[in-house]
Amino acid sequence: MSDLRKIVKVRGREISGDHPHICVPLIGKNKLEIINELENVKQKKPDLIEWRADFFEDLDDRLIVMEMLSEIHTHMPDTPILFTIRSEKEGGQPISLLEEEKVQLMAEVCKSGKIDILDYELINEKQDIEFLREESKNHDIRFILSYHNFESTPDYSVLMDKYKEAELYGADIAKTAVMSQKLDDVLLLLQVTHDAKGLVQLPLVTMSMGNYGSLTRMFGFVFGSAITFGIGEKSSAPGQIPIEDLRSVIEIIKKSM
Ligand SMILES: O=C1C[C@@](O)(C(=O)O)C[C@@H](O)[C@@H]1O
Repeated sequence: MSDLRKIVKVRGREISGDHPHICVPLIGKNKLEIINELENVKQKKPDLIEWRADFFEDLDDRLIVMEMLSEIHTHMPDTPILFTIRSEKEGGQPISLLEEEKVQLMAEVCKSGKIDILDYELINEKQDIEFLREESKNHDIRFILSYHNFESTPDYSVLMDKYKEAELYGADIAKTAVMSQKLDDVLLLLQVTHDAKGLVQLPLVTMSMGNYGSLTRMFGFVFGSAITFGIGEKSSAPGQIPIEDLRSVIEIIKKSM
């Protein structure tokens, strides 16, 4: 099957399975904890950092959020920032903001120019997805539409439909993170990732969570997953492995292929 995927760049670097980006999440609940994480993480030189802002206790204070983003940028000026407020429904932390306040905050974060990529979930309201797609585009921010399932791996067609839906919304990247209960789940995730190359045009980020799923974090790029999440300081999902290990495995695989 021929590869249809479009080229998407973040700060001039192509997001594709040929050069998988290693992304490290920051999950501190306040400024001090995040700065501690940053101090450790920056020595490990990830390709991307994800601020999982749903963990942040001052998420309802726009000014403090903006200050925190500037702080992250100051600590790691050369590393692109992915901004995520993961919803509780999809495995995130409980937050005090209503959905409309959260969407407004995300739009302001786009306007601030302090992030490079925004993540929002496909389960959200169509009008919110379309609004954030527009806002991110207007400010040259890449837009990820994502789907998470912390219980199981859904059927092949459910996963493939997520990528197609993200494409219809005009996302830049589609992402699915699903739990593996058995090795067959890993095979299914890799198969759908591989096949999607010929059916959707946008780059994919796919992973299985859990112990078996950690395999996909190491070699999912061979099948077309463009970003893999690893531990810099603390893990944000089951089955993530330390960035040092991820980097070594990826290098070995790339050398041997
Ligand atoms: O969506 C993802 C992927 C993830 O859930 C994982 O399984 O590595 C980790 C999250 O921090 C991130 O937002």
